[in-house]
Amino acid sequence: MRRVRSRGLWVGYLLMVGVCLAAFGFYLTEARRLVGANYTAMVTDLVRAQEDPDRLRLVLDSLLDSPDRIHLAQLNELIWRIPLRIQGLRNHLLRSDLAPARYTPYLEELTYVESRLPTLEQVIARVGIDNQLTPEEGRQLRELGMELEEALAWSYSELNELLHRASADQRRFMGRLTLAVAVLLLMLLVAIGGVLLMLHRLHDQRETMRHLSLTDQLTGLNNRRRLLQEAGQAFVRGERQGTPLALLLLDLDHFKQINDAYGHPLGDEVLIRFARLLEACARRMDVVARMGGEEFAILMPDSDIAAARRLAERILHAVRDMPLPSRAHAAGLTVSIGVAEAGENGDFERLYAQADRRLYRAKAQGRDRAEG
Ligand SMILES: Nc1nc2c(ncn2[C@@H]2O[C@H](COP(=O)(O)OP(=O)(O)OP(=O)(O)O)[C@@H](O)[C@H]2O)c(=O)[nH]1
Repeated sequence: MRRVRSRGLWVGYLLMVGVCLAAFGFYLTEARRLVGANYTAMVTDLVRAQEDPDRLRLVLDSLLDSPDRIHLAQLNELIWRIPLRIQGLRNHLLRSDLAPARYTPYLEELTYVESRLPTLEQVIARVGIDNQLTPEEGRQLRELGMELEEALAWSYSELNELLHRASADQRRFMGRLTLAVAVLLLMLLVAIGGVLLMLHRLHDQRETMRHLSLTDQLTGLNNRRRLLQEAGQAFVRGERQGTPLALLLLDLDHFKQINDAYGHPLGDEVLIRFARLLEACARRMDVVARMGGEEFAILMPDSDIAAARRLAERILHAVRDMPLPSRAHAAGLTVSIGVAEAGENGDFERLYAQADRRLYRAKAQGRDRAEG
């Protein structure tokens, strides 16, 4: 259950990494789109407008050469178009995030151009009456044309420069912002990953502690506490399902002599071998435990006394044939066993006491036997 929860945490974390990456991808795309969009329209209009001063000079030159209807019409069209372009640029600039101080001088110059256009209009209106240019009108047209062309060319070129600089600043800023967002995101993911890793380690440590607290250190078998836990659950299951439950209590015979004759470490080795033998003889569903010293127990769920006796007999034979560590080769090892089955409405204490009494009887009757 806990493993599932821990796996769920990791799956959740990976999902979050995915969501963060998707969000970051979306942010990058949007940032690129917005950075480009803000100035692109303005630059496009400005590039178009920059054609106007050249066109004005060309048309005026042609008009001064031959003041015919075509050139007059071209000039009229320019006089109509130039204010529209200026107004368009003015709107763009006022809506932009540029500081007004940066573009105001150029806008003022363009406003001046707008204010001079009616004068130009009046002069060509006079010319249009008879398609004739007096020397005075010619001089006026030339001077006014040059003045407007220079003012337009200068303003547009300075604005163009300004937009390029602003666009470059914006790109640099977005670059830094993107880097900051990426670093923050990474830090967030690393921090969350670290916390998850810590939780995972804590969980593992708790599992290890729990395992150790329920395990006999020498043999690796379940300890008394674990057997009691398992017995409690087995009684509940047995009662619910109406199945029998048996217990074997096993005590090595004259184990003290082995310790005394060959030393405590060899005695430990014998205990470990005996533990492995019990595990080999019992079923997977049986709970094999070391109760302490040289006393062991096997809890047999779903088993009656006959099955427990059969297991006890198998163990008696196996122990007699169990090879002992080389120095104790000559010594024989036997075990006494008390066998009991839980009665109706019984509890583990009663079952244990009965098995213990029978173990005592087996000892009293000469050892190397099972009673029950
Ligand atoms: N090597 C080793 N010996 C242990 C351990 N725990 C208990 N013993 C020894 O087990 C022996 C038990 O001795 P007794 O209670 O007299 O029992 P016994 O000699 O087996 O005699 P019976 O049970 O009457 O057949 C003692 O010598 C304990 O020191 C252990 O973890 N390792």
